[in-house]
Amino acid sequence: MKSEFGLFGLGVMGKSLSRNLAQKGFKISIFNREEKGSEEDVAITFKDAYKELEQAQAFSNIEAFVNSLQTPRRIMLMVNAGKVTDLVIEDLIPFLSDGDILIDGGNSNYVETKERYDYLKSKKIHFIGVGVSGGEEGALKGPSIMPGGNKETYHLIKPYLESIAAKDANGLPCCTYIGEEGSGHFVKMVHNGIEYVEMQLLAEVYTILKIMGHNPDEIAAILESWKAKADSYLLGITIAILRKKEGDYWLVDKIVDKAGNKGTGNWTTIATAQLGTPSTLIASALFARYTSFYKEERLQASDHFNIKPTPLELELQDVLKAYQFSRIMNHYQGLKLISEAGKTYKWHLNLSEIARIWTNGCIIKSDFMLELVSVLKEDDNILTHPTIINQVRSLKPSINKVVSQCVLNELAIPCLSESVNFLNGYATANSSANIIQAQRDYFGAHTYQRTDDASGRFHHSNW
Ligand SMILES: O=C(O)[C@H](O)[C@@H](O)[C@H](O)[C@H](O)COP(=O)(O)O
Repeated sequence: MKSEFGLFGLGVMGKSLSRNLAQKGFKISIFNREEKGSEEDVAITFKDAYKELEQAQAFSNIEAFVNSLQTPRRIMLMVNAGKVTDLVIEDLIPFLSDGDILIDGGNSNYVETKERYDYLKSKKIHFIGVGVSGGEEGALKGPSIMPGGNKETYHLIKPYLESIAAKDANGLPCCTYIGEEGSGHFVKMVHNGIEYVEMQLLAEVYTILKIMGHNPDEIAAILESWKAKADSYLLGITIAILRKKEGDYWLVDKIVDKAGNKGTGNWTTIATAQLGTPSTLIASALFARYTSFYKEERLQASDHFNIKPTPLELELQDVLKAYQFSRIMNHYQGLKLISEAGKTYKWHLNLSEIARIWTNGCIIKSDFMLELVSVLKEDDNILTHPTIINQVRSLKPSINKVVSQCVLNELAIPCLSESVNFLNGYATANSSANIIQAQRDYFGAHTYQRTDDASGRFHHSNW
């Protein structure tokens, strides 16, 4: 019997999604290339390792894999983003028929997704770019899924994606049609941008609590006590990470402080600059990773500039409130970027629905996200919502205290400090941008608008 769904690429996510699909009772075919120099057939070995894959068909030959599928074929690619995705598509095309559907579930760049969509359309092949979040465990037990592309095509794959997806508090799938073109991958990219900041904020909190004299176990206990006010998946894993020991040592103290990245934070920063939206926290989190990579230079600079952070006098409550404040600014900036992209690319995005599918299965799932689902029903801009405004007002004194104390004690807290800088600027009615306009007009005759000219006409002065 022909399979109804094909999974191409049995890496970490591909394996978990295959098992998830099979556990939901779907008849699937799985494919993986043979590894050079290895006799082992990866797909067959994997199939034989799991009971739920008994009915699955396993292949290392592309033609046989494609022919094992019902038409129109539904093939989900779980391969590395970029060139590999294009090479795989070229390998598949000769065996595909008009109306077949290729689904890219990798962390692909949304611009490339649009290009692949148009290219395959010219070959009568449908293409859907799907953001999948949740890591290895999420993909197996239920990820958050962000599909973008043609809506009619989405309906041909909806039953598969919605049944493997995580379920929200009302039992609804954390999978929803995002919009046209690369909108699904764009929303996943920004999900990762928000993820970068959430991770950086927890790293900065760890730094502060460490300088306050707490060891990893004590920091874990403090974060545990924050669950009542600020629970999230990332808070939970950070607690587990801090408690992980190797013999008498905490594993975290053995990990080299050089943060890697695979590109989505970089793309988000490029997109936010191109779309003219100030996602300053995402940029700060990305650049904090880049700075961490200069380990040798940092060791030198620490001597040259004698940056020796000193113990901090802070209330734990203030550190918690500072963390909560920055998380609000992080989510505001990420959602603002998505809202602006939706307008610019005419994707008609539903931000409340996007927050809903981020309430479970994904890396940034949190209690705050649950709150945002209803807040975003009223306005795309969460900083205009009375509940959020009151929260920000009550948390602000703490972030002011924490950031100023940290700066005075020479602690690097790029995201905590940027979050208060951002709101101070965002909430300043009369900013200093008039100076920028004057300087631009002085050296480049770039003109400026005047407060005493309601027409909004641009003026130039002979300085
Ligand atoms: O939502 C997810 O499941 C993760 O975000 C996933 O996509 C992946 O782990 C990131 O791409 C890691 O990104 P970096 O390697 O850039 O940290």
